[in-house]
Amino acid sequence: MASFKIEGGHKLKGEIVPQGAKNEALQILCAVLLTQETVTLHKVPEIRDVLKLIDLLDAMGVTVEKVEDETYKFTASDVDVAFLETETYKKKAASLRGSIMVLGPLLARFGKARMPKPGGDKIGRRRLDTHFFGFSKLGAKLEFDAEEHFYSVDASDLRGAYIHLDEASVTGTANIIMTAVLAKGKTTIYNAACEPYIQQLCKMLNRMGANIMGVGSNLLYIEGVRELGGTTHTMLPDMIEIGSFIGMAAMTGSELTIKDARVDQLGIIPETFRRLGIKMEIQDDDIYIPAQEHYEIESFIDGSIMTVADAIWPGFTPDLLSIALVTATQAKGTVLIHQKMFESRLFFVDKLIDMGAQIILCDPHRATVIGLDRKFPLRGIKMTSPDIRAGVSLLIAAMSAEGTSVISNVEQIDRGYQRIDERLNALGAKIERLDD
Ligand SMILES: CC(=O)N[C@H]1[C@@H](OP(=O)(O)OP(=O)(O)OC[C@H]2O[C@@H](n3ccc(=O)[nH]c3=O)[C@H](O)[C@@H]2O)O[C@H](CO)[C@@H](O)[C@@H]1O
Ligand SMILES: C=C(OP(=O)(O)O)C(=O)O
Repeated sequence: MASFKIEGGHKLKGEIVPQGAKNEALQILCAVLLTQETVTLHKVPEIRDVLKLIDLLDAMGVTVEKVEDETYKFTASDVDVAFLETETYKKKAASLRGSIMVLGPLLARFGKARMPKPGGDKIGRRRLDTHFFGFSKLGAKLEFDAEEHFYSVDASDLRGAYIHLDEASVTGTANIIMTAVLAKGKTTIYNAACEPYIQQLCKMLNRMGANIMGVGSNLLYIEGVRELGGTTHTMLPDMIEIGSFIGMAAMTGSELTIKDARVDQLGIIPETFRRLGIKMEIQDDDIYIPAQEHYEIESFIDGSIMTVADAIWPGFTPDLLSIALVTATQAKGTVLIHQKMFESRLFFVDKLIDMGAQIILCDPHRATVIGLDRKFPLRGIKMTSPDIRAGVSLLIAAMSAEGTSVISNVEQIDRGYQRIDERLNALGAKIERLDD
């Protein structure tokens, strides 16, 4: 397990370019399986989860060509379906969550898909019912081996259907879309997830020859086609990384410009950080955050304590709640952080409390943060990164703290943030990577 040794108290200054979006790239990479023609992808983030998925595609027989940094070509003309039954496949597919989205394309193109229990963050229950509900509506049969935790889906004749999802699952929606584009006839998906990454997937599939209508809404109409062709696609900047940089700038009192942020695709993210008191200016497509000694959390109009809660898009993403929480620890005022989707994502606050933050964990879903308004700095400590976003929140806390901190298990952070230590050190941070 690698660690970061962080010397706190150094302000950052300069410009940072966000990486391509992790959760978009995971969908888009799976979609290359839908065609035998070449798909060229730009702004592929070279992070742990994405590299693992590329490795999985390669092992399945997809031809992978790295053209230059962050640009790859994929040709899935010779996929080895028998590989899905092997132990190597099980091991590789189980190592990340994004691999779940190979199911839809494999089912659509080869009538057969297999999946072990996927990896990803341990942040509470992460059921997959929505995915299989959609597949079965389209005519697939599911077999679940409970002992091996292995899912098998097979279909000889996929047909369009009306599908009303019980929850707007992001990866579930992506999987069902990727199956329906090659099913015969018309599919309607209601209560579909509709974040920009799903929109990007739909736009790419339409460029490949699919016929998806309603893109951007939670009601999608898909007219199945016989086959799809190649295309070129560029990932959006990672909105979770952008939110992380906004919180980091505020906590460390730094002046930071986040370049080419595609502000039009960030939804309610900038406004949510603004309500925590963080000043920012949109300059063309850059976000400029001035150095701020103090920032004050708003109250609701009636004077009651503000709540920041997650919700499906266009609400505030659950992946930024940990960042909002850590950012509030040095604000002036109080905020209730309400993590509605996941049960086990707030336990990391214990570490922030050890560092001197004032937080009351009300229950697994809710934490009240009483901002210190920089009257006392956090203190550096030793800690472990429990999940990707908690890991970055702890990194932000450590960068703002007095003294030195060590965060172990930074592989969690590397899952989703590209060379984060190097990029932040270039702006003035003092982060040393210790490999053991
Ligand atoms: C690889 C990938 O893209 N991962 C993202 C994806 O995971 P993933 O697609 O696995 O997450 P889902 O959207 O399926 O669900 C996330 C959680 O929210 C709950 N839920 C979901 C929808 C809903 O209407 N009501 C509800 O309660 C689910 O039960 C689950 O516990 O979306 C999550 C929610 O944005 C993000 O945290 C993950 O980073
Ligand atoms: C929860 C996340 O990722 P995953 O779904 O890959 O575990 C995340 O990106 O915050």
